[in-house]
Amino acid sequence: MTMNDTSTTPATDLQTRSDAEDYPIVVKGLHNAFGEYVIHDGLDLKVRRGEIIGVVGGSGTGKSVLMRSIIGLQQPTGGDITVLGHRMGDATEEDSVDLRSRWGVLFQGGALFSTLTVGENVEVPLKQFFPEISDELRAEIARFKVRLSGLPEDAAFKYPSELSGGMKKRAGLARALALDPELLFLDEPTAGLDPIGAAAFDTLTRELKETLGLTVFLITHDLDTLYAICDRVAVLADRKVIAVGTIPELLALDHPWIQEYFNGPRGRAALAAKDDPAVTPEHDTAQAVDSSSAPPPAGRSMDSDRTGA
Ligand SMILES: Nc1ncnc2c1ncn2[C@@H]1O[C@H](COP(=O)(O)OP(=O)(O)OP(=O)(O)O)[C@@H](O)[C@H]1O
Repeated sequence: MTMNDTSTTPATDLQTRSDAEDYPIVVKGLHNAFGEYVIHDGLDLKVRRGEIIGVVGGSGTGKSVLMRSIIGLQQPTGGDITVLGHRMGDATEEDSVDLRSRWGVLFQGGALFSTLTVGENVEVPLKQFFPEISDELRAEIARFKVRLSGLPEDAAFKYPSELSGGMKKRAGLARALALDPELLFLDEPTAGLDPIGAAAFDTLTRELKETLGLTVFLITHDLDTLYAICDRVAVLADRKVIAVGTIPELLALDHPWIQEYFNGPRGRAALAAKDDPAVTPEHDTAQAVDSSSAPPPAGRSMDSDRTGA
């Protein structure tokens, strides 16, 4: 914005713009219900630009419904959601297209098209939002995103059925990064990964956030992920975000679910692992995702469900 713009812009607009700059996601008074079943009631959350915010809560507390509401896949029954300065309810078709090109989403399970190669999967959003790009350039961008996600370049020519679970997650991540998004939504990205693959994925997420300047909204049950890479954690319970802060800030709260979650045996193990210098994750490699025969990083449990709750 130029100085001239500033001098002629009403104060309220400036406030909104500054909020959008500092908080790319603002949720106020969110209400979601399926029939009589109320999932959210007066839920508030502000996500800071450039942070990785972990979203936790017991099963069925509405973490995925919250994410779906933010990205416009779920029509809330009440409240306001503002993403990158656009109020979701008021967004025009043009705004929606603009917004969808500024975020990337990794759904649980990767949600890849099984009949397309990994490279072709990554090309889908490029084709949709930038049809003017030549076939050659589009394929080159897709191969770059595949490598950026820690996969070997030849993975671009493979079908999802030829990939391990960890590689599928990375392929989904490559597609989420296709449009150079500002916001990245990750729904349980380490669920189902072996401990080494999960640690490598955490490291990759942190590195991408830092190098690409992403803001990351990360739903997880994985306590190791929370300790390793999240700047703040939002806790969903009682149909609201009951607390948001760093883990030490949350630990200071006297809420039974928070205490049980972070101070239970798994929470203490994750904390011990974080404080152990031997545990710092190795630089991530595609191979590490599949190294199921190697021992897990210290502190990473071998439990198959990796659920911290
Ligand atoms: N389209 C829908 N129709 C009816 N109920 C739904 C719908 N989507 C979600 N729900 C219900 O809303 C509740 C919250 O679901 P959601 O998937 O957001 O939970 P979650 O916190 O992400 O759970 P988990 O940790 O188990 O993945 C659940 O009880 C779910 O059954």
